[in-house]
Amino acid sequence: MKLSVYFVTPDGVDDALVLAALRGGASVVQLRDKTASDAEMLAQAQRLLPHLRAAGVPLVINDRIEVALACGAEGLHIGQSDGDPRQIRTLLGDGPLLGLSVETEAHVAAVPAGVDYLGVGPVRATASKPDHATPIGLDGLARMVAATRLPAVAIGGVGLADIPALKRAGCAGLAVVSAISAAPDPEAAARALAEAWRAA
Ligand SMILES: Cc1ncc(COP(=O)(O)OP(=O)(O)O)c(N)n1
Ligand SMILES: Cc1nc(C(=O)O)sc1CCOP(=O)(O)O
Ligand SMILES: [Mg+2]
Repeated sequence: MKLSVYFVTPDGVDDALVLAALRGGASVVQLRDKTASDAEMLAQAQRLLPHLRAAGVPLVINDRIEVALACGAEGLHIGQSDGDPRQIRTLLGDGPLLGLSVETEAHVAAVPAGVDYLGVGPVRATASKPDHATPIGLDGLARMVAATRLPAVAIGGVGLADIPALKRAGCAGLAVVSAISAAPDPEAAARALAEAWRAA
């Protein structure tokens, strides 16, 4: 999976925003909407999947294994409070990717087999996740990425200007909500991230 520009949707996301990110070159889309019902998220995933598949971009579902299984998503992303990754891997089966959030070096050391990639953060405080953990900064990020063999994406208050530092830290990509969703032109913002990642 190409994790370079990993778009995590904001609450209340509409299809047009995801399609704009896709046109711009997002390499992964995570459907994360804490306000949607399971049925609403499933319907949205089913509408988006043909577009994402045509572009070769995997769809990851945030938190909700039933939705991920029902729509046949390429992946599920869970956090430290979302259950035991080993049990979730068993329920998910071998096919879909499983992403896990890590917020401390102890979390990295405890990642079990069956996890495919890590979301490492928050790098900085962010309004996109009001209940975020203590920010780790770029130094903490680099230490955590160095401590794992799994591909890792940086998340939390990261954007275009961070790309050279994230690459130096060994990240496989950056995961963003607001750098795309709050941009005046989300497609252009996604394109700028994708181009900067390639160039760095
Ligand atoms: C790529 C990526 N990394 C981290 C997170 C955060 O997941 P989690 O800790 O489960 O928090 P919520 O997203 O559920 O609020 C993520 N979603 N994606
Ligand atoms: C969904 C999420 N998870 C985080 C974590 O640290 O685990 S931070 C975050 C939100 C990231 O939004 P933005 O790119 O707007 O800062
Ligand atoms: Mg979660």
